[in-house]
Amino acid sequence: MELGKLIVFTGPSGVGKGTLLRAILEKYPELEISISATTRPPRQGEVNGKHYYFVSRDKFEAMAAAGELLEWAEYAGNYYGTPRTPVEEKIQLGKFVILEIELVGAREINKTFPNALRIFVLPPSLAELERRIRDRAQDSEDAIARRLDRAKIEIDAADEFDVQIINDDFDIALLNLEHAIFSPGIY
Ligand SMILES: Nc1ncnc2c1ncn2[C@@H]1O[C@H](COP(=O)(O)OP(=O)(O)OP(=O)(O)O)[C@@H](O)[C@H]1O
Ligand SMILES: Nc1nc2c(ncn2[C@@H]2O[C@H](COP(=O)(O)O)[C@@H](O)[C@H]2O)c(=O)[nH]1
Repeated sequence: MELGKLIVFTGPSGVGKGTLLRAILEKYPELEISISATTRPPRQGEVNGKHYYFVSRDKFEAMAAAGELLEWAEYAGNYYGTPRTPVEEKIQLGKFVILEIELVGAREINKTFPNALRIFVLPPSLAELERRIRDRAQDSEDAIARRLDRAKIEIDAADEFDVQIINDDFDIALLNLEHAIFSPGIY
């Protein structure tokens, strides 16, 4: 079915995935970022249908059971999943579609889209990752602890991905992301 390109964008919570994607979208507005469904409550400023589709657990489970999700996973106590139809339609139209998803979902996508470009974003250190999560001031102490535990497992899996980008200097990381998406041959 491949006409466009599916790009899986993974990395521990707080590493800067969302910030990098917002920046690359500004430069390349033709890129498509998939909007996930989640049972997590919205953070301050998050808008339903723009940042996520915020749904109940019952609704999420019904979507998964009906095969409406391309992949899904439980992460830090909430469900997250990629609505299937918009992604498949955009790929059919030749678009580049980016999924910002965690490790379990990324592995699931390997099975359905083996040709997807898989990018992993790394922090310069775990201490800096924790600083970024805390500075964001959006998560409870319990959520921060769960995210940091999960971060170690995810970082250990970075080599499974086609490209690894260290998000230390933001502009360099952005340049590397741009190269990975548009000049994949150089990696
Ligand atoms: N290169 C960088 N240097 C310093 N701070 C950064 C850098 N990149 C991003 N940040 C900051 O780190 C924080 C976390 O970034 P962001 O929310 O984009 O992470 P994320 O990976 O999308 O997290 P999540 O998966 O939890 O949504 C933000 O406050 C952001 O401004
Ligand atoms: N497997 C999936 N993971 C997803 C999806 N949408 C987001 N995510 C990942 O969840 C964590 C936590 O996100 P947060 O917004 O609560 O900080 C993060 O790693 C996201 O990349 C999805 O559809 N499927």
